[in-house]
Amino acid sequence: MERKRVLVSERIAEEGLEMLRTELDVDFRDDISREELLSVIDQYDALIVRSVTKVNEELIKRGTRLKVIGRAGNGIDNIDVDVCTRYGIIVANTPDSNTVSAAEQTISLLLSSVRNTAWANDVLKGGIWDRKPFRGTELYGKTVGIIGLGRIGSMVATRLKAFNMNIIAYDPYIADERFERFGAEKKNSLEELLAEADVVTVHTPKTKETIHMIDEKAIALTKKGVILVNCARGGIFKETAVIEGLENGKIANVALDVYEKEPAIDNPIFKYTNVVCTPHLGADTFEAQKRVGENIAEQVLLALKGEIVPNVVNLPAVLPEELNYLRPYITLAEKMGNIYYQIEKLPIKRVEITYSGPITVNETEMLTIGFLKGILEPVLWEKINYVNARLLAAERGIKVYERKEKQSAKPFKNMLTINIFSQHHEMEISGTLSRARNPILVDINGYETEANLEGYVLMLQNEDRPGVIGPLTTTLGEAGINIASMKVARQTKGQTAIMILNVDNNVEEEVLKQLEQIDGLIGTPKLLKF
Ligand SMILES: NC(=O)c1ccc[n+]([C@@H]2O[C@H](COP(=O)([O-])OP(=O)(O)OC[C@H]3O[C@@H](n4cnc5c(N)ncnc54)[C@H](O)[C@@H]3O)[C@@H](O)[C@H]2O)c1
Ligand SMILES: O=C(O)[C@H](O)COP(=O)(O)O
Repeated sequence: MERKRVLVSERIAEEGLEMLRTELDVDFRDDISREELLSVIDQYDALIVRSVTKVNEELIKRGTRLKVIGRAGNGIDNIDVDVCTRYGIIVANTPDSNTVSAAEQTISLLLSSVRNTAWANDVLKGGIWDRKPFRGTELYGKTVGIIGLGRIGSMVATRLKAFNMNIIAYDPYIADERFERFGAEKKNSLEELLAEADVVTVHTPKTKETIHMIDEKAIALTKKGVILVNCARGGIFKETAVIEGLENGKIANVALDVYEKEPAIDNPIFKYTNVVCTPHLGADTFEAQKRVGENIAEQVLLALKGEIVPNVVNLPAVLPEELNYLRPYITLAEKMGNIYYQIEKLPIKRVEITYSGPITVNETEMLTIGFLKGILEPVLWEKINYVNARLLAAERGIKVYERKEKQSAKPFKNMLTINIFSQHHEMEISGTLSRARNPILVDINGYETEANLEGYVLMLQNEDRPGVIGPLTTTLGEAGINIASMKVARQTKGQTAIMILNVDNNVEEEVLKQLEQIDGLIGTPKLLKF
């Protein structure tokens, strides 16, 4: 089979490239121009970027083969995630891989800033021994205002606590418990934080709300001699306002890793000796880049195999431990979805999914998405994935309803019961996990059964009387088909029963026709493949 192709348009660690090369054709092109990128993107199944490559609609439209965009890093403001979702393209990033490095860079910039380290270094190396201009400020006992107490903001908080700083934070989107956990005093407004902080450091994403969050108005509210740090995203600080604050003496020091325009070359802020600057190096440590490279390679490989990818940005957020627990249930939901169009050819109007048992305390949205992916797979094949499953189901007029019941009614701890409605017909299937955590079907249209949802599954209806099963097993045996397991189920003695068999081999059309001829079998046998 032809190997899939990935284009890596920015530098990632060699370890990551090596992992990709084990399964894919890899083009590492960190010198690629925008023009060339646009003209070759249709040859690739995956694209790996960092913060420079703009993944916008123009690029996505041309990337007709693209299945996944891997962001080797954290921030995704260079990627139009909504457009990717519309085109069914997975966007995955590595949010936890470089947070320590970014937090340490924040501390490094802050210390360098309050002690004039970078400026003193330049002067000394320029041949001048002078100590007077560089008298600094201690962090001890000062107040730091952290805006955004997420992954990096909270790491900055715990590290600055060790400097005996008083920590205050503003983040309207997190629970009070998080402020307590990181020893930060909660501020209910940005204004309050700005009025009290000696140091202001931002750790939010770049959003409509945070662009130019630190502007003239915000700076006017700060203490005279405030120190400002931005190791998050360019644009959160309005640079013209910061320059004004430097000029009029309101701001004592500024530390920047990120800029409104990157690469930043002739930025007017560079001329100030009390501004310390690095060229977006927050994530640039050997450790972080190794983690980022390996992590993104792993996710891109999973995405190209149609498997569950841990850090998909355009899917519900699930913690890694929770995802590990849910993964076999997502597979179960997906395989249950696979059943319908292998049996029926009637368009679906509505599905009702009931989750029962302790699983209901979890984020079940991923299971619903898995089910929809499974149901549409026989129809849409490679076009469907976890990202676009809900969208494509909605486009096909399938309405989805979900319900949670804390207690499972059946003798299974956790169970999924799914009712699928077409115009005049309903199918009900229930599934759970076996002791080995493999997906099993336990009920179909009210018949209690037990079938492993893997390999080949043969489904038949029969009259509940002697002399039917024998010819069936003989026919299969004569065709060289081994029966791995078999369950016969009935609702009323002597009426219609069903048989579900796990078989080790494919059952050819010819054999299915022979089975159809057996006296006592009803209708056409169905062979399901998982
Ligand atoms: N300099 C670098 O190289 C580098 C490296 C890694 C990450 N980053 C950037 O650092 C920033 C933080 O990353 P993270 O992993 O901690 O993100 P995160 O999502 O874990 O945390 C962000 C926090 O900001 C809060 N927030 C959002 N909008 C806010 C607002 N208007 N006001 C106050 N708080 C708000 C959120 O509630 C969240 O708690 C991002 O911008 C990321 O891109 C930069
Ligand atoms: O968001 C991030 O991960 C950092 O800003 C690092 O970006 P980079 O991968 O371009 O260094």
